[in-house]
Amino acid sequence: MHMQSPPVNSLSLDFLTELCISLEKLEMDKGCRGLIITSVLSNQPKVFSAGLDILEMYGKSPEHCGEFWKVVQEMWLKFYGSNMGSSPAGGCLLSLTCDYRIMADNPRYTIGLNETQLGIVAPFWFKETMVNTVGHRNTEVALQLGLLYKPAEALKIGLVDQLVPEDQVFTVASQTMTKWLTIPGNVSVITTKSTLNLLFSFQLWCFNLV
Ligand SMILES: CCC/C=C/C(=O)SCCNC(=O)CCNC(=O)[C@H](O)C(C)(C)COP(=O)([O-])OP(=O)([O-])OC[C@H]1O[C@@H](n2cnc3c(N)ncnc32)[C@H](O)[C@@H]1OP(=O)([O-])[O-]
Repeated sequence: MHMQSPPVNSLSLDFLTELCISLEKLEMDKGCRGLIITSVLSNQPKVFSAGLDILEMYGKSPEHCGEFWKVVQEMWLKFYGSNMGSSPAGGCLLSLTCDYRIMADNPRYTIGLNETQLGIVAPFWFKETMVNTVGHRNTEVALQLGLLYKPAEALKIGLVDQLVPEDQVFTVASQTMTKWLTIPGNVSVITTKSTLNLLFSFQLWCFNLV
């Protein structure tokens, strides 16, 4: 899936809605067993996603905000695989929801949950997804300081799984996907993935009841 929402693939309500509809269609497609998500911005190929569209969080009606947050949670529930350049905040969440993260090895790119740097709080499901990926202590430091990690640092704490030269990101992502798809039986993989996310999905469901 190619993301192309200039200038920086910020995650607006419209963009996220389209993303979730596309994912639902793929889920229903029995021929689809995996997804590589990447950015193909013509003017900005180096940005994976700038995160949530800040303009969606300011001066909007409560109804609009409700719709926006619902679709942000939908996005968390659905993802599978990724490759990327810069991924701050919601862009980092988008990649954290994937099973495997391949990042272009260029020190100009960064990834992380930098919400505190913006004076906002990363919602609990952002935080939990980070804890599940890099552990509690790394998350504690990263979220309080709103750290954005360069590729080598991100690899060191396990925020990304692999660094590759910029021009090889998609090739390596395709090779990795091919390897993952050699695991026999969709059902065992899907059930394992659901089990890993079970507690967290339940927490999110309870959160929405409150
Ligand atoms: C509370 C819940 C948790 C919150 C989660 C979040 O995700 S919060 C989000 C946290 N996200 C961040 O903190 C990301 C902040 N952004 C960045 O770090 C950088 O923009 C970059 C690294 C993504 C690209 O760097 P670069 O030098 O290649 O590009 P550039 O910097 O020149 O930007 C180009 C244009 O895009 C615009 N725009 C950018 N981001 C957003 C956005 N999120 N939204 C809307 N617009 C955005 C920017 O204003 C500019 O518009 P202009 O002036 O042309 O009309």
